[in-house]
Amino acid sequence: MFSIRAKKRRDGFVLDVDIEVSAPGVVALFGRSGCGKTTLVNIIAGLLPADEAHIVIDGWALDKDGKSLLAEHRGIGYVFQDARLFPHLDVMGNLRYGEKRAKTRSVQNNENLRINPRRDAPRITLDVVAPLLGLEPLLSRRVHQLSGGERQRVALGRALLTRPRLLILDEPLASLDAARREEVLPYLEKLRDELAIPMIYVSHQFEEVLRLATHVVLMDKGKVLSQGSLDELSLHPELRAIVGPEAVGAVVHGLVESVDGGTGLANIRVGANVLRIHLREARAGAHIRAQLLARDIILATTRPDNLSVRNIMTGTIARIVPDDEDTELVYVDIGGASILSRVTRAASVALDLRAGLQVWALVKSVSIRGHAFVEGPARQQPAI
Ligand SMILES: Nc1ncnc2c1ncn2[C@@H]1O[C@H](COP(=O)(O)OP(=O)(O)OP(=O)(O)O)[C@@H](O)[C@H]1O
Repeated sequence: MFSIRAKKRRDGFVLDVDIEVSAPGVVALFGRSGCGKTTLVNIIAGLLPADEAHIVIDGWALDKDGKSLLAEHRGIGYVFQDARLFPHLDVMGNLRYGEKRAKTRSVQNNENLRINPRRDAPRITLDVVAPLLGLEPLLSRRVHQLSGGERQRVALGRALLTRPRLLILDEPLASLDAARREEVLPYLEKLRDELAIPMIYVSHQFEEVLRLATHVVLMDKGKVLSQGSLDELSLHPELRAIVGPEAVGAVVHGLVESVDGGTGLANIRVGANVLRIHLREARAGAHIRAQLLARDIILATTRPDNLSVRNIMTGTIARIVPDDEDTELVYVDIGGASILSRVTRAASVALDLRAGLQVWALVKSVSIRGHAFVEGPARQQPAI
């Protein structure tokens, strides 16, 4: 899908990255403040010259004969923290600006831009983008009459209408409060699931990465620490130092097998086990992603009975690593997926936990609520 090699020296800071992403979707650039995320996306967008760079998006190189393309010829849409809308135009005017840019570029490049890797993805026009982002009621509003979340949705729409090969979102929710972030996130999920435009999403909020990413690039001090699927990266030992011990937990993917009409619990196959979760939007056949926080997973060495907990998974301990002074992180293979449990060292010794031991991993449905999300077109319209 795309490959990015870039080097840049800025005062005491050195960016040196090599990123390869072969599948379409959302690539999250994740890392602490100051690790170089914005420097990197500015280089990709052509807003900052690199010392060395070779970037290829969907077979299209952003340099030719040793010269890098100007930002306006790159076919990259950019959404910043602040929406940067044109205040003298209404919402429709801002969106039309995006459309005009797409046409100019198409003529300049003398080509009919092919942007959607998925055959069934719709052509990006105002008629598609306005309902997708819930912009129809806002079209005649002026910029000062919009909330922060609405502004970001308009900025997204404008960027999409330039029909980019790649959409860069640099902390697009950072200036919003929690309620507004919740309002915009479902729209970003819809973009990922319905338009299939490659996106680079910069964030230092793991919750956003959990909701949106298909591929994660973990950055530290200008370097790529690790890159891979969200599931793989959720198990990375370095993540703890970035997200904090309470947010450590494996991300798993699952398939909704059925929803119990009586209890409202969805039965979700994850590896060799079935999780039961209350998930309002779940329909049979839908795919979900969920984070199982390490602090919420209880381990037992015999099959427990007569418990209120709805989820009892069987698995085998893969390895145990020290966590903090008194705790350990236990990696459990549950057949096709891995989960993490944080246990006290005292419990680990008492239960004689060790690699290869069969265990039962318990988690309450209510602990997963709020950490599980439906993926794909099966999701309902966001409620606004
Ligand atoms: N204009 C500049 N001149 C010199 N150094 C800069 C400049 N802008 C940023 N830097 C430095 O480059 C490094 C990377 O900054 P960058 O903004 O890319 O990080 P970031 O991961 O995006 O951080 P944040 O999440 O806070 O936005 C930092 O050490 C920063 O101080």
